[in-house]
Amino acid sequence: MLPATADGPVARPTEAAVLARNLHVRRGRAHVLRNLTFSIPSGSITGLLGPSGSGKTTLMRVLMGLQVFRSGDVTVLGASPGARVLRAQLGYMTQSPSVYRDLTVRDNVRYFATLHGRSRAQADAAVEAVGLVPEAARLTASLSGGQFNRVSLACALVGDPQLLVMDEPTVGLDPVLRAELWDHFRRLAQGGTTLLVSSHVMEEARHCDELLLLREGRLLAQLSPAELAERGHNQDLEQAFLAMIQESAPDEGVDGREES
Ligand SMILES: Nc1ncnc2c1ncn2[C@@H]1O[C@H](COP(=O)(O)OP(=O)(O)OP(=O)(O)O)[C@@H](O)[C@H]1O
Repeated sequence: MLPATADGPVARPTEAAVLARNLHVRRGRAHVLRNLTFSIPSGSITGLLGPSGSGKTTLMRVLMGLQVFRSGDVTVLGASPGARVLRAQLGYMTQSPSVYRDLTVRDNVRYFATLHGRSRAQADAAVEAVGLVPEAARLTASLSGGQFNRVSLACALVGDPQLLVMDEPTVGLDPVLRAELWDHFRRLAQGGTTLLVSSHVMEEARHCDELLLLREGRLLAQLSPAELAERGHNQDLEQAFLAMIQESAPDEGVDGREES
């Protein structure tokens, strides 16, 4: 089945940007990710969805080389997470924006553009993509929370990375801006960028080609939005996800894999 998108079905890309096999992560005494096996197709939008605390940020940190994993194999753009060769190829938008509060919006994005060897014009295009042209000359410290997050997003976009990992990029945004950003993400994917986007808003799943559904550190399923609607017997993806959770055995993923 082809993945459904807002623009209609697209061909499922064959090449994998990320491959994980039996990935297991402990933080302290807790098993935070439990034997995850999945792949993320190149040039696609993959949604990482699950309740708060299900392990989304931890998984993103593994891919970025920021989180040690206990066992398993992970390949990111053909290299090991954290490999030097990946630095220029990855973009990461974290939940806590790491931008300079004492710089203007424009200067923040231009600074990150310089780090990645991009032009001022590309920096200005990133500011425009996140809808911050009216605020471009303002000090970042004076922005609202949602605007602040968008500066961070522009800084992640401006490097034009091959793999863009974003932790809840649309949180706190109004519906119009959210829709514009998803259009932008779609254009990036059409241009060959691979996007991994976390959210706990199931409605956002519709914009993705593939979904990784996490629950309590387990991969409940990897499937398209259409397949989620079918398996959860509901066009409302939130309800479909809930139905899948209820159908799965308590304390065990649908795939039945147990921790090592
Ligand atoms: N430093 C830590 N030490 C021990 N456990 C941790 C640590 N950081 C996170 N955890 C636990 O790991 C689990 C997964 O956390 P993670 O932040 O990856 O979830 P999440 O799905 O991104 O949540 P949210 O949607 O709320 O951001 C949670 O149970 C959390 O309490």
